[in-house]
Amino acid sequence: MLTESIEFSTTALAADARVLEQLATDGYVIVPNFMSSEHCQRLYSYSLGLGPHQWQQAGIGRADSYTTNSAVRQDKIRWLSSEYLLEQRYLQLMERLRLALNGALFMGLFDYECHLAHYPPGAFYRKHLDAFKGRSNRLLSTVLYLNDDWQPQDGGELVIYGEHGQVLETILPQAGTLVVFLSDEFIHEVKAGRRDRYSITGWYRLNTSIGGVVDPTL
Ligand SMILES: O=C(O)CCC(=O)C(=O)O
Ligand SMILES: [Fe+2]
Repeated sequence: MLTESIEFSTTALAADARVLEQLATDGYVIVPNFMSSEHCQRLYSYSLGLGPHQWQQAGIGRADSYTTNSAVRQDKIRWLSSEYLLEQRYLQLMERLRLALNGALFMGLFDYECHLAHYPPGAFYRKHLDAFKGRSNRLLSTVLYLNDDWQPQDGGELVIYGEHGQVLETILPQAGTLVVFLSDEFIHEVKAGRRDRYSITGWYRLNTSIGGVVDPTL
C-alpha cells in the first residue's frame, strides 16, 4: 500500500555541475543512481501490479497522425498522472529537475509529460527521433530505468547514435539510471531484451505553439 510518506530524494543531477555541463556540451548525459534502488523498486512493483487495462499499446505520432505500428515499437505504456500518489511523486521529482535545468542552463522548459513503458521479452523500438525540429515542443527526453540486476546478456539496451550514424552510447536499462538527451538531435533505439523491461520515458517541452497547435503532431 502506498502512503503519503513516499518522497523521492533530491536528485544528484540538480546538484552535480559536471552532469549539467555534460548535458550542455554533449547534448546528452547518463546519470547512474539518479534514483535509489528502494524508490526504483517501489515504481517497479507498482508497474507489475497494474492490470492489463491500465496499459495501452504504444503508438507513433500524436493526434490525427497517431498510429500503432508493431514493426516500429512494441512496448506498452501508461501516461503518468497526478491522480495516483506514486505517479504524482515522480512528476514532482521531475518538476524539481525541470527547475534545476532551467536555473542552470536557461533552457526555458515549460512542462513535462511522461509514461511508464513495459517491453516484454523480444520487444523493441526501432531507430527514431523523439522530435523533429520545428514540428514538436519536445526539447529534452528523459528515460529512467526500473530493472534491478539487469545483466549484459539480458539485452534491451538503449543505443544512442551520433550524427554520422556511429554508436555514441550503449546503455543497459539498470534500475536507477537516468538518461537525458536533446529530443531532436539523437537517433536512438531500444534493442530486444530477454527480460521484461520497465522504464519511465518523458519529455520536457517548450511553451511554443507551432502552426497554432500547442501540442502538435510529431
Ligand atoms: O526505453 C528506452 O530506453 C527509450 C525509449 C524511447 O526511446 C521512447 O520511448 O521514445
Ligand atoms: Fe525515443
